[in-house]
Amino acid sequence: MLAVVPPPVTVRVPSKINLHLSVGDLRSDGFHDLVTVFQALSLVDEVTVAVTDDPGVEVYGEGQDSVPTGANNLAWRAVQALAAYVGRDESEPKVRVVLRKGIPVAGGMAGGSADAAATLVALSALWRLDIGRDELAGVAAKLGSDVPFALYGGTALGTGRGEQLVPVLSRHTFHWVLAFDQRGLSTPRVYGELDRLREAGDPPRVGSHAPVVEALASGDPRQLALLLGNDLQAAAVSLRPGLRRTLRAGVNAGALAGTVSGSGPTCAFLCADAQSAVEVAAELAGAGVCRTVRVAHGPVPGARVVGGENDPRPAPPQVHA
Ligand SMILES: C[C@@](CO)(OP(=O)(O)O)[C@H](O)COP(=O)(O)OP(=O)(O)OC[C@H]1O[C@@H](n2ccc(N)nc2=O)[C@H](O)[C@@H]1O
Ligand SMILES: Nc1ncnc2c1ncn2[C@@H]1O[C@H](COP(=O)(O)OP(=O)(O)O)[C@@H](O)[C@H]1O
Repeated sequence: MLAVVPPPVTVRVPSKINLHLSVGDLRSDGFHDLVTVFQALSLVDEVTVAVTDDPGVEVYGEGQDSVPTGANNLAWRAVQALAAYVGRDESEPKVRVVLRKGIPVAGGMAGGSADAAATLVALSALWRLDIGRDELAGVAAKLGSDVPFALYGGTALGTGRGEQLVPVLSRHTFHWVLAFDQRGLSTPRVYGELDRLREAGDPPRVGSHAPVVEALASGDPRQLALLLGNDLQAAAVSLRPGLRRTLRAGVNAGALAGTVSGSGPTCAFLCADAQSAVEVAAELAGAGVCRTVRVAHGPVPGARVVGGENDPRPAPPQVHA
């Protein structure tokens, strides 16, 4: 009898920015307690998984040469983690993973985490697993602090390492311009730099997340713009002083406010509306302060099968200025 090979499955997965990121002290396990407000953006990666006799990972698109294709790739780690969780042979799962990247690598926008989350959703469909998103989130959290958020998307409050999530009401759509830097920044290095800055002095800390949550419910970008805050920004700027210029340039170009996204170095600029975002992007692209500029909006849903019942729409446009 012929074995039926299931067709490949493609999942689209959002990037994230941190609208608010409050970093606590270093814990004994090497992580920091966080209070963060994530928003998922329309800048996406796409991940395709297929049954194969030639297992492995292929990477195309943004930063493809700096993404590992071996066992260190977060998508491959997701394949192994899910195989182990459901009791399949994890030594050599017969799966090929193709990543089409739009999210900058080591950019503070959780691209690797997004690929891991997308792989979990895609494999669940490929292997026809009866496994819900909440159960997948348990597997996701072991792969990285930001992986569960990429499963759910939307806007959410993250606590613990960032993996404990509660949805946050966000009215309307917010419009963003993203400035990609020439090179990435290592997340552990940026956390380490913050610890060093805190040992040497007392860098300012962001306040409570509550006003951010209120501004999101109001849907008013001008209110939200006053409240963007990130404790890791000082550390990212300390390691990459040129980011100061980028942040200034975005506001000079007409953005309401700018912030470093997570551990950076990508800078995210909140704009008054979609038209303003296109104008800010065009001006920032000509300012010579970054490698590439993108326009995006949020919130958008988490990892979704392309063409599945939850994906009635085509891919969101990624406007390149
Ligand atoms: C800073 C943030 C903000 O959302 O995002 P990115 O800028 O990386 O996208 C996250 O906290 C990054 O999450 P993620 O990239 O998943 O980190 P993990 O793989 O879990 O951890 C990588 C390393 O970052 C540091 N880390 C991470 C999370 C946390 N709460 N405290 C930490 O100190 C630790 O040094 C850890 O070894
Ligand atoms: N699928 C993947 N996509 C991007 N980076 C990956 C992936 N798998 C492993 N990595 C490694 O993880 C590091 C962090 O990447 P990424 O998740 O893009 O950034 P950040 O943690 O700043 O959001 C990269 O430097 C890269 O070497």
